[in-house]
Amino acid sequence: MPESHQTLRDRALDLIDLDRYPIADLESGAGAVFLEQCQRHMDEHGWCNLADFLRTEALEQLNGEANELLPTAETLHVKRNIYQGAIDPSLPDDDPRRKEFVHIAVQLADDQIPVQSKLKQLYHSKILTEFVRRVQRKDHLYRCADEFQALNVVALHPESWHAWHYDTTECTVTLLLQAAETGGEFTFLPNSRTDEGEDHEAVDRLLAGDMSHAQSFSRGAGAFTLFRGGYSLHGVTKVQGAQPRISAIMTYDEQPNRVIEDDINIRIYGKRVETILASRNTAATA
Ligand SMILES: O=C(O)CCC(=O)C(=O)O
Ligand SMILES: [Fe+2]
Repeated sequence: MPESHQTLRDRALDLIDLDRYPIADLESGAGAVFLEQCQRHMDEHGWCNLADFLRTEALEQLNGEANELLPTAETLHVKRNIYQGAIDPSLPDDDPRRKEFVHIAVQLADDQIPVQSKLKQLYHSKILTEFVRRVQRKDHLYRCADEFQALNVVALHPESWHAWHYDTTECTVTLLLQAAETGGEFTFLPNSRTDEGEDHEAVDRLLAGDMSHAQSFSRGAGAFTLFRGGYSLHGVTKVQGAQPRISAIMTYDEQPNRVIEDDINIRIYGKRVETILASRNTAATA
């Protein structure tokens, strides 16, 4: 291969099990067949799960990075309703869809993950973004441009869950880096809302604790799961056992410069982000 190609090579490709998941060429041969399978699954079920997406050593490296960085992360007490704030004002006060849920997560925001990390190398891969775009059948799809939300690492310690919510960006990928010993199941209602409305019956059932109609499947470390997080109510059940469950959350949006409202970011990330934004606003008005 000429040297120019070597240097241009997308380094994330070294992390992915390309024999099993040939995402480097989606136009022909095995890649095209694979893409079609993913698209079909996404159309029929609203999600697409790729087990052992990373090569074994790569998964170890990424999980190693996450474990090294997590001691610098804050423990967030996130209190929010499922819409991350935006409640339909016509709902009665006691409606479950007004309810605020709290969960505790040790979480690294995008600005706390070094650019040179393999986690970011994977997320910043043009080829991977293109693969996600094609599976989600979008004309345009970009990595979220928000300085805090774009890529996150979320650790749920034993006894913690991740409260039910819709994401603020439409297309999300969750990559499990370290599975819980038991529990910690990613659970969701695929496409529970559209731009026109919401399946209130399904949503209320889940909010009342009935998971019998929700989607969940076994995911080992290395599982790469695509779904429409902005339109599919989701969360993670209580983690049990001795070790934390760690996942990388990669977010995408149809808008190239999508940033998230300050109040939503403050609600999620708390004081640290509030201070950053406040000092910036002070500097701007000084
Ligand atoms: O950890 C997961 O698998 C999902 C987390 C999630 O939904 C989020 O961070 O928005
Ligand atoms: Fe989410």
